[in-house]
Amino acid sequence: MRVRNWLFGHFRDVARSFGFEEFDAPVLESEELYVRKAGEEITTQLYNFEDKGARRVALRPELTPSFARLIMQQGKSLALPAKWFAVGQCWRYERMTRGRRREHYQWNMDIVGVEGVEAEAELLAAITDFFTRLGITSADVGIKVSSRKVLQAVLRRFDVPDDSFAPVCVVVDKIEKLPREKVVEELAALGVKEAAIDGILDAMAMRSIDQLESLLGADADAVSDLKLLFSHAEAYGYRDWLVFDASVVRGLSYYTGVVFEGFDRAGELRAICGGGRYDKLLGALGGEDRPMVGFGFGDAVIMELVKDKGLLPESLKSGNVDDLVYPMNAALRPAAMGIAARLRAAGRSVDLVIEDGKKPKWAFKHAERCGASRVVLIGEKEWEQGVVRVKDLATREETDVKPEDLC
Ligand SMILES: OCc1cccc(Br)n1
Repeated sequence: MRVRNWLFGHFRDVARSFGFEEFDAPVLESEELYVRKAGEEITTQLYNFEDKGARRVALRPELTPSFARLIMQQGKSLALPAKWFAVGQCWRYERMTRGRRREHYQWNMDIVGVEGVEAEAELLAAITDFFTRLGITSADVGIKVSSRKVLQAVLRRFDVPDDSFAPVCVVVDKIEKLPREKVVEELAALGVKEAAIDGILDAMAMRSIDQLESLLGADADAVSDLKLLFSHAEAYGYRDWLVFDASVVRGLSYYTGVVFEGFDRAGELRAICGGGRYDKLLGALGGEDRPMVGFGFGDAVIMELVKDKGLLPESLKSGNVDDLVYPMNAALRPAAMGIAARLRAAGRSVDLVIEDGKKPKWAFKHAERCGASRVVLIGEKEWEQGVVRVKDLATREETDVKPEDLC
């Protein structure tokens, strides 16, 4: 919990520094919120079941559909742009033999109502700020950026029907994970013709926006969007984190524009985070479309990176109590309770020793365990003189202090 609170504390500090409002949503939702036909892994692993009221329900595998549902419920009253964040537990049903977790926590930040890539630029700034707070640099981690409009333009060139777009994206997302022939096989199974498959794979191999421009032309949306986004990145100062990579399409079917994913440059870990623009999700859920952009940032891969790089603060090895209050005998316990109450009222975090028979040696050992900066000993002689003995654990200094001067 110390590690989780440290990590989530950074999630929340970044969200606050970007002026985002926190939301929450039920971990249990109607199954239909996640039923999508594009063959995404996240829907094939749905943790779903029938409840005692014969309702088809599911533990949420992601936060975005719940977010979209809440935005729809706000209707016209929602002031735009809306900038919301959440840190929520998400579930999937996996065979445990794969040794992967069935639950994780995910930080989400989403912006509703901004058509331009300025929304994506803000979210990428939040992600790079978060990494920086942890001590992770652009030498450790990069963010691959592209746009699904690249694939959309290529599919249109080869007359691939629009309703194949989402399933094709789900297959193309596996390009780095599957052998080429498997990707070709899955695209063919979607009815994509051989020439189109070659065109798709050639386009996905592009690694520069100049290449992209020569393929699609300077006035293509994908080109102008990405050029503007990279120039915004210069303005924020995080340009060196970004890498254009046309093969990035992300595995969620609802993305429609810019997409991005954080990766470790050593190439040892799965994607650290990911997100993108999804302008048609509200329509797909029965509402009125609004421009939306967001990302999800799970707590598992980032913790592998933090541990690999030794970035966990030493302070997490102990608790974060300020004072250990220790009566030297049971008769002095009421005095100790009064001292503890006074310190707590002043905002100090106090661990009061409430068991009899604890020796001073135990008290000092316990003080170290709970990270106390002071031990406040209530001794018979001192208490009769109206003082308590305070030991500063950093300087090892001991002083007698009147209760009213303790803080
Ligand atoms: O990243 C996909 C995902 C969804 C739910 C639970 C876990 Br663990 N992982």
